Amino acid sequence: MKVAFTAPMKPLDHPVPSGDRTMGRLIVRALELAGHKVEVASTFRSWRAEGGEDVTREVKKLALTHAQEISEQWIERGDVPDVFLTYHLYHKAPDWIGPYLCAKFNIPYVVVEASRAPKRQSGNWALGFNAADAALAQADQVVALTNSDAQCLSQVLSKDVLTVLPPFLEEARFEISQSVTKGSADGTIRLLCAGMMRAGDKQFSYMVLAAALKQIADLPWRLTIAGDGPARAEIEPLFDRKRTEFIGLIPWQEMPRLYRSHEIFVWPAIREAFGFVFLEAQSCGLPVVGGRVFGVPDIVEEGTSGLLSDEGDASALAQNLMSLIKNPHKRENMAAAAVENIRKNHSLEAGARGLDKVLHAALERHQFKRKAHGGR
Ligand SMILES: CC(=O)N[C@H]1[C@@H](OP(=O)(O)OP(=O)(O)OC[C@H]2O[C@@H](n3ccc(=O)[nH]c3=O)[C@H](O)[C@@H]2O)O[C@H](CO)[C@@H](O)[C@@H]1O
Ligand SMILES: O=P([O-])([O-])O[C@@H]1[C@@H](O)[C@H](O)[C@@H](O)[C@H](O)[C@@H]1O
Repeated sequence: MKVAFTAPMKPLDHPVPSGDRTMGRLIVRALELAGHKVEVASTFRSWRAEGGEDVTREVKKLALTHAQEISEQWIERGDVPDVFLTYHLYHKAPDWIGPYLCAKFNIPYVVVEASRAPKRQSGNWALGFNAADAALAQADQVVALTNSDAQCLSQVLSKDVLTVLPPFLEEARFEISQSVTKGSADGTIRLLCAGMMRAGDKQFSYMVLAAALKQIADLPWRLTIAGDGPARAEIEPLFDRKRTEFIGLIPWQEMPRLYRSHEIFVWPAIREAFGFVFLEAQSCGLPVVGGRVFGVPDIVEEGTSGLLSDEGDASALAQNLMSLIKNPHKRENMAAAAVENIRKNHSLEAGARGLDKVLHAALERHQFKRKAHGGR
């Protein structure tokens, strides 16, 4: 099929790395692997940090003007895609372009990764929330990447429209390797964490991590922190500089090498949707220590490929780190299980199969709806 694609939260060519940029790119790769032809129909970004009626109305106006331009291009070239797919839809990043074009050209509409927080129904995000809901109502298929998202979405979507598809990655890029957990010559365990230094949830994760590490100061660890951002000046002083290395923003292509040169990946995951870094770390053969938050338990096999603790509980995070730092066998077993988890449950091939099914289901449902409305 010819698939028109857009990612209103963040276009795929955005310069700052993020989990949604990574996931968006992988969705395109998976669709191509399944034999579909993907065209980025729009790089329009509807995401705004702050809501409010005026802001949302303005974004909607810009989005619809842009949608009309795309429509004219499609008419002029005489070629209309078979399906429109929007990646990552929620109140801060609603989609007006997909729904407009799908209605105008009578093509199926698919949404991958939608989240829905009913508490945003009123207040500053109300217009964005309603626009996201309207898009969901029009969608022929919606994919949730986590069970937690699916649960919220099931309040407004029927079973035949909603699919849970575990997030996936391209193992070839991350070069699955079993040969980690060797430790450094002096027995120091190398911990890695990777998170952009944004104020809010990311900064809270850094605060919890720093508090946990203070509780295990007597153990032989060193920490590497990858990531950068506006909150760096507040984050750096939280950590013991003598045993922490801030390596700044690492280009995404270099992340595999970084994961593979460490023994344990740690991230408290405050309010993470699922944390793409947990997938990447596991695929590189690292056991992970993290927070039991939203979709994280979907992608980390708790007790098998990693250890999870309650959100924000620094002492429990410290205990989990301690048990892995002290126990090389446990690290080794979990490292092997991590690789296996990704191979079995989160491969690009599995993503390609899942998305292919979803596209066909969308087409079928759309045709059924057309017939039901007397069309052909
Ligand atoms: C707070 C929150 O809800 N975050 C979500 C957000 O991603 P968010 O960008 O916040 O976080 P993620 O951990 O998912 O992804 C970070 C990405 O940035 C890359 N990186 C990081 C540091 C660096 O120096 N260089 C670099 O390339 C990592 O390799 C990874 O690919 O959307 C993702 C997809 O829905 C979810 O998994 C996250 O849970
Ligand atoms: O926009 P924001 O408030 O920082 O947080 C967002 C969550 O509200 C949303 O549910 C999730 O899907 C996004 O990836 C992002 O994490």
